[in-house]
Amino acid sequence: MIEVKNLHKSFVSKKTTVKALDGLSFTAKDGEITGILGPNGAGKTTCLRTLYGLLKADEGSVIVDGINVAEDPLAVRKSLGIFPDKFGLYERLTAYEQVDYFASIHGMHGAAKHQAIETVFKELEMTELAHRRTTGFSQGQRMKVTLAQALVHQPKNFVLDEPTRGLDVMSTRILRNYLAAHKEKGHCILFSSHVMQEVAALCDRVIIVANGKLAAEGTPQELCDLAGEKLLEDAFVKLIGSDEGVAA
Ligand SMILES: Nc1ncnc2c1ncn2[C@@H]1O[C@H](COP(=O)(O)OP(=O)(O)OP(=O)(O)O)[C@@H](O)[C@H]1O
Repeated sequence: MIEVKNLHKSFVSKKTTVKALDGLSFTAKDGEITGILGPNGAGKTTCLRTLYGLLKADEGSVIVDGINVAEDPLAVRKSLGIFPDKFGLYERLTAYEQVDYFASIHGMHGAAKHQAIETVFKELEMTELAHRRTTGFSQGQRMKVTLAQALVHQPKNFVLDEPTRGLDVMSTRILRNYLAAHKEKGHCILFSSHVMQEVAALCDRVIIVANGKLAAEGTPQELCDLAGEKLLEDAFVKLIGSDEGVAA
């Protein structure tokens, strides 16, 4: 379970201060898929980066399975599968070697590690990429390798920043099925997205963030009901554009 409590984060440059997070709070529960939706610049990536310890909050806290990220980031990292907004691959390694490297970092070894790598390649349907060097990989192939390295250790909690960007329809469906299967096994899955259809189809709860704050939260249906709209996209526009019926 991931609890985000009253997060504040500002970025100060020479002349300006940008308040990226302004008291954001929400909870992502085990056995559920929680989606973060928000317009460009709303604070989604800043929230996720704070959550996995890459940024330090000015105020507030993130608690993962009872552990405060600021107090014990390494312990929290063990239970997180992180798919970040920016990533790079070791171009000299094959996809298998890349995922193997991350599995080793997570303390896996021997037959169990080999089995875990085989499983994640199979589940993400990327076996044919395993023994190719990643140099020259397409955007979608890079995404898949990065997802595999994030999830190979079967983390309890998944934190994914726009995980379907650049994926084709088939790959998106594979990932959706993968997330849905892991939710059923009790994993806590938190991801940000701009794709309404995906969020509506996949998420048990949706967190709508605007201007670094919680604008509204609920099931996709609850958000539609709250906004008096049939489609999540229309509800989203209404909820971020008006204070009426907005929770925060
Ligand atoms: N390192 C940084 N330095 C300065 N400003 C930053 C930095 N990171 C984020 N910001 C600013 O903080 C605000 C929130 O950015 P963030 O990337 O969290 O938004 P987002 O919701 O993920 O947006 P998008 O949907 O466009 O990816 C924006 O105004 C952004 O310009």
